[in-house]
Amino acid sequence: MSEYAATPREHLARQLAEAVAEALRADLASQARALLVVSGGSTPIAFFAALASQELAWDRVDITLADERWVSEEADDSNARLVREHLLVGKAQQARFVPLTTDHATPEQGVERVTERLLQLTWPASVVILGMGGDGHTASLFPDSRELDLALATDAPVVAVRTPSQPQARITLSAERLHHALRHVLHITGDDKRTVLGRAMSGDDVRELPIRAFLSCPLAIYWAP
Ligand SMILES: O=C(O)[C@H](O)[C@@H](O)[C@H](O)[C@H](O)COP(=O)(O)O
Repeated sequence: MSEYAATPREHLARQLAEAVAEALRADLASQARALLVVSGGSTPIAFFAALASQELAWDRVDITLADERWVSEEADDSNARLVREHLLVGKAQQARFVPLTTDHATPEQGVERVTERLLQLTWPASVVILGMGGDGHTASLFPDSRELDLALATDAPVVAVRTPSQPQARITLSAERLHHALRHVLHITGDDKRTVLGRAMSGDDVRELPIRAFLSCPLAIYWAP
């Protein structure tokens, strides 16, 4: 498809990919390795494809997730699977992916192993890319997560979360760990999310709309209709 035929969402994905690649290149000029934290869901797919074709020293890039469902990597709703299929392709195949799941039966049992993995990475991350749901959640910081207060307050890197509105148990980077980055991006599309973001910006209660925990990171907002 020519550049002029691309949709606003495709343009947005390409612009975000260029900005993230530039950030990684800049950090790799002075660091041995650089860390990229991405979100799952449907929004990032076009961005992953655009980023995968960027020229950079991918063999010095680590990629992990903001959060994950506690499912096998083969499951349709696995964020790891999404990353492997859409981002770890082409030039980006050489990046090292660090998943947030283990063979343990529950995320509570897996937290320690995942913590060890994450602490070996290069912090602060170069870029943390957040998504957002219609309920104002980001990563797996949902308004109805039982562990929301813990995930907002702890200095542990990851938290196992149980969320009545969600079918699966999850594991999420804590707010503190998600803050531990040189750059933060919110990547969202559609009028509904723009409305939610507007609400988030006009109030302070983080438990009501957890995205509020990141509004002053500063946060670069990539939005398209
Ligand atoms: O689903 C996930 O893995 C993430 O936990 C979640 O925070 C996501 O970024 C938002 O739910 C937006 O998802 P969509 O892009 O599918 O709207």
